[in-house]
Amino acid sequence: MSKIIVRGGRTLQGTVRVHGAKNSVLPILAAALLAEEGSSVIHDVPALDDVKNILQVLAALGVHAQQSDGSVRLQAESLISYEAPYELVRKMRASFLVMGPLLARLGKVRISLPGGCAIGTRPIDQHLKGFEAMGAEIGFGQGTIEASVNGKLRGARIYLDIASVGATENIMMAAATAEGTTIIENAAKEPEIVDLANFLNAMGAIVRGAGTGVIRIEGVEKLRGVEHHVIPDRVEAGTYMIAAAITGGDVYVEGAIRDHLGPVVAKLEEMGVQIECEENGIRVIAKHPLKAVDVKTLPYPGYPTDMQAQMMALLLVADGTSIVTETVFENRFMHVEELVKMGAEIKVDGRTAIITGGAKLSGASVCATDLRAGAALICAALVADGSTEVGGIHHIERGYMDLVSKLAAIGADIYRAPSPEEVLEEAEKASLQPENLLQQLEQRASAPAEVIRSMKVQPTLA
Ligand SMILES: CC(=O)N[C@H]1[C@@H](OP(=O)(O)OP(=O)(O)OC[C@H]2O[C@@H](n3ccc(=O)[nH]c3=O)[C@H](O)[C@@H]2O)O[C@H](CO)[C@@H](O)[C@@H]1O
Ligand SMILES: C=C(OP(=O)(O)O)C(=O)O
Repeated sequence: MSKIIVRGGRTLQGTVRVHGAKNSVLPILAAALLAEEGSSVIHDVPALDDVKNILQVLAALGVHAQQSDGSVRLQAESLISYEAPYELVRKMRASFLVMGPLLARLGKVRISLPGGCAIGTRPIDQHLKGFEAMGAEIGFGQGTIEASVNGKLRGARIYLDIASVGATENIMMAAATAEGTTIIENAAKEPEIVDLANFLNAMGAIVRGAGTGVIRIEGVEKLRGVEHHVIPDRVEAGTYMIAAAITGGDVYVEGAIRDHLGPVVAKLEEMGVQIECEENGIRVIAKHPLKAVDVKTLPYPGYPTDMQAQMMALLLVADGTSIVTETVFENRFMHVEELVKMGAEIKVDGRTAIITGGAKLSGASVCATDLRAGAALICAALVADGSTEVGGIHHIERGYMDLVSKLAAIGADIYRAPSPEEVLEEAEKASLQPENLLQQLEQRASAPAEVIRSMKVQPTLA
């Protein structure tokens, strides 16, 4: 198993640059399915496993994609399938976002039920309610959903019981070329919704009100491919802000947008962290001790659930007791058990966690149970005594591009130790003996040899 190894105790200093937002690029790539003519060119596309995965889904549907240097050109003029393959959809929930565009383009779609994941059951009833209101007939097979519409989707007034990000996006995409007007009430207001609406509007759609609770979409005949730059990732930015604060560091997070990070900035300031917002980024300067604060996750513009685990890690070094309440997902405290292994004092009662700051953190062998849980473990490891080995890093690599090299560049003592399988695979690709590849990895400082060897690569190679 590959691992990230962190030796705690370094103060982070310098500049770290944020990539394009995972949660924007995934719906935008799905929306590229709607372009009946021309190519879409998407810029600032992060090299993430989730992006690779949605591009594979699009390829199976007949979209030609060419990637170069952080951009992707997509040609979706002739689709060849209405079926999103099970083995790809099951890997990533966001692949469900192709349902709206496929219904709009082909009037038909077959897709696996995305199922739950570590953070909660994550139903899709609000997506389906929207499609049904627009005239789609929905049937359930063995683990699959099949939907079709007689003719074109029709505009409708849709009230979401929950301001779901994914349902708002899926319905917006389906409505873009529907007959008549669609109104989404209690729509999600996240910046990623606005980014998607901007992309759709550039393609020729008429979407108004994105970023507010009511979105109005006038259906148009067809959409064309256009160029688009994805917004910076506010969760990645927030994670580096917390990494800086936890180490008592001074870090400029280039690309971070203050308006997208309001509640994170507010909570850091309440704790006593100095925040300087500049035109193209945010500087975080922290001097310990920090004050304990209470945090409650809410849909945007409330405090983001995707920043809850990292904030909990920061509260471990604050003076006093903090309370964190998770209201968006029912099971998003999986990181607690792992943080406790590192010496954290946290008690969970239902959707509330009580954190007693100031406990001494020590390096341990821990496992990322989901993406942001993994980020929280890395943050805690930065200040723990000794060495922490974080497993389950495929979760982290789903959402953080170059996390290890970015943190190393601002002073963290952090390495990615590849799994024996990865070493063998890479050696084969490069036509190298595994031993020589190990030497190269060491030279690249991706992991010191003792770390690689301690991971039992050696016996596998023998
Ligand atoms: C790819 C992407 O953008 N992922 C983000 C998106 O996920 P996602 O779009 O899946 O999250 P939603 O906003 O849909 O989910 C919010 C809540 O609504 C519930 N729900 C959702 C849909 C539905 O039909 N029925 C229902 O009950 C969910 O179980 C959850 O409790 O928003 C979440 C909430 O900010 C973030 O944590 C994820 O990082
Ligand atoms: C929960 C997240 O993502 P996803 O919806 O892709 O699982 C996240 O980004 O923290």
